[in-house]
Amino acid sequence: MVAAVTGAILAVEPVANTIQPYNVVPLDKVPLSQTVAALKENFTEVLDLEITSENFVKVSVFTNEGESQTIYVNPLTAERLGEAASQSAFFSFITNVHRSLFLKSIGRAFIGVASLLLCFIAVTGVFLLAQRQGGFKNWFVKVKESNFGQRYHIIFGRWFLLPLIIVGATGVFLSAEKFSLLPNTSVEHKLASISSEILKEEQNGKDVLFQNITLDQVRKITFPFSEDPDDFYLLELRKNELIVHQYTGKVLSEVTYPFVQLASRWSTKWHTGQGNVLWSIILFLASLSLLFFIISGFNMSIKKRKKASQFVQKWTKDEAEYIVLVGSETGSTLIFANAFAAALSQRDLSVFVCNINEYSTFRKAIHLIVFTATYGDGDAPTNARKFETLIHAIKPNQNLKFSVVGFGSLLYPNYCHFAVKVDAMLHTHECFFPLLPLVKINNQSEVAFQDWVKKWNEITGLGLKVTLPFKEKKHAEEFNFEVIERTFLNIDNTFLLQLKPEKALEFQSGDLLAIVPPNSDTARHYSIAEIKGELLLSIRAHEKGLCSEYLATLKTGDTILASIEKNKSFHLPENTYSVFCIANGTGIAPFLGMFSKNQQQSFHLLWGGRGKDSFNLYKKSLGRNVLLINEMAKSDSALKTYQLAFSQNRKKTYVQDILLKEQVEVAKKFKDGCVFMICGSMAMQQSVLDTLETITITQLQQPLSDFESNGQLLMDCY
Ligand SMILES: Cc1cc2nc3c(=O)[nH]c(=O)nc-3n(C[C@H](O)[C@H](O)[C@H](O)COP(=O)(O)O)c2cc1C
Repeated sequence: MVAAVTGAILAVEPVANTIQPYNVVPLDKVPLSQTVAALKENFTEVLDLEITSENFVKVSVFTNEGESQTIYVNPLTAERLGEAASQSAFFSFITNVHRSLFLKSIGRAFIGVASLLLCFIAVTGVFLLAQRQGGFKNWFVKVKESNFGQRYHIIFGRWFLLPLIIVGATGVFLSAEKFSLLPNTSVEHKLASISSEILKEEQNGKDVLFQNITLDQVRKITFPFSEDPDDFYLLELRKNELIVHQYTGKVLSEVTYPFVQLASRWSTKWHTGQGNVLWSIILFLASLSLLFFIISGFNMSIKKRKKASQFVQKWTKDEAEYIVLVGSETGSTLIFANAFAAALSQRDLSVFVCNINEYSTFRKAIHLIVFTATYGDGDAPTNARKFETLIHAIKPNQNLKFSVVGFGSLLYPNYCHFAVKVDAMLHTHECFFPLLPLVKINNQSEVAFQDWVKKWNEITGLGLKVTLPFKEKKHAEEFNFEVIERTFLNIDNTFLLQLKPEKALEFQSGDLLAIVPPNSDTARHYSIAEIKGELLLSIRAHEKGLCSEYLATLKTGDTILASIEKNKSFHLPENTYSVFCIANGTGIAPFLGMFSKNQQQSFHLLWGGRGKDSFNLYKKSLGRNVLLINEMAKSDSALKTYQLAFSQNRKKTYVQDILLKEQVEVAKKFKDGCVFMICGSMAMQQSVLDTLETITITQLQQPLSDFESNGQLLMDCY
């Protein structure tokens, strides 16, 4: 971190230097002879001339007044441009910290090792990133991760990993050089004997040579110490070094720089950005990104460790009857697996949790439960890659019942693909018998997971209570809400509850109201319709529903205590002109609020319920200028329309049937950028998603995930 911060500061120095006004002529246009002649004319004595990395001409001279000066000059006229100051105290301090942390050799060694590790992490990072993105060809495709740390690890990584590899490698080189770990690179000249006799025709030899060297080839020139022919010019050029007779221009010795010295010069340039503003800016950004990588990487790795360390194994693999196999890359699937195992363990049922790659024989096992995520492009997570080989190689001691739960994300075209593969392999295996069909869980949905637990409980009769640790959210502040109206139960045991907050609160349709009923410590969540600053909830009274029963007894004027939870991912998108709402049952609630707004957006609602009477409850709240329409095509001409699907009519119809029937229109809406919002039961969501996927693939030859990652598919199901 210290090196990253100081590196970012030091990257500013070359920029500050380069913008000084000393670069007055292109150096490749200036012959050395001209500069040397001009210098000799303007100054009593010239000691040396140096071309800085910013292409400034810096000279050490004695002026006619006998004053010693180090200054920048115009190479054509030797006119003084400014004084050459040495590095500022501030940058010199920062450089020191950057190089050695003020710890001299120990610090230097430490920084050298850190550079080596940086190189290693950055190179492996390139491959990991390519793997995550589904190959190098997808290096720049849209990033789907929503977790902040992971998302920006990828976004910054694809821009800055390469510069960081260069920074790391050059840093290692420079450290190795300081510790003399590289071959000796000092240049040794073997001087031919210098004749003090100068022939007439040789008088101007030096000028001829200097005319052929332009300043861009020069790094440094040391002038002869005196007029004695024994003293010579030392020319340090880009690739070689010359010793030149000061009168005849004869090259008395020439040495080509060894590769290591050239490499060292390049390393300094690439590492510091000297003389190159663009590269300095890249180095600056790369240093800042490194800081981000360190902090977010550290944070993620701590989180992963925390996730991993929640379940303490009490039984060995050969003692346990329940085997939980986990395929997880970033650890969230492990949370579900551990919580499930903890619930079994609490009931004193012997359970063993392990990575899928640790699959083996399990002597007493009866149940195999596989929880697995999917990675890359529908591939196995790292700790599950060996499954295919193992399942064929290891024969179980006895028959086992199995259930597979796939964790994935609908943002990816191959949704839960690896879980599907595992499920298929177990199905075809002679020793495994399915207990439950495969269940896919989108975006680590707790609701979908608990739904699976319920099914698992029904079939095993175990009645497990699985508590997920990470869902213990901080309780939001509670406020009083006054009951304005409660409707009677309709034919579906459903009612509307209109509430008014006692003080002005900020919320909108799609947010959730969390209510903790009396005699309970768990909050229930209801989707809110916001209508003129008030809340409208649609509630189904369940027979043993503690909260819904409590709410069903409320009277006008009563107050309840509840808190509002923001649900940003289900807010009405502002930048779209057309919204298609799909709901069943009480899932209509947020849409009632959205329809009541006076926007210029076009709305179409497709609602599924038991029958016409079920819908009457909502009709009034939907608003007056909302038209019932039977074909989606017509919905384009009116701003607010709705369409109904009844499951208890003679001809049973579900929302997905209507979608399929009108698939051409639905596809057109997707293509035109319409946003689809789904609210209601998980079962409805699953069927609707399957149908929409079929439609986008057949009509538009695009997976649904393309539209989800575009923000055209929003869901809030329970
Ligand atoms: C790089 C990457 C690739 C993914 N690829 C897929 C995929 O192809 N299919 C899918 O359903 N989910 C995919 N996912 C989503 C994960 O499977 C999902 O977020 C899962 O809950 C992560 O579980 P874990 O934390 O246990 O690894 C991918 C996630 C990432 C980060």
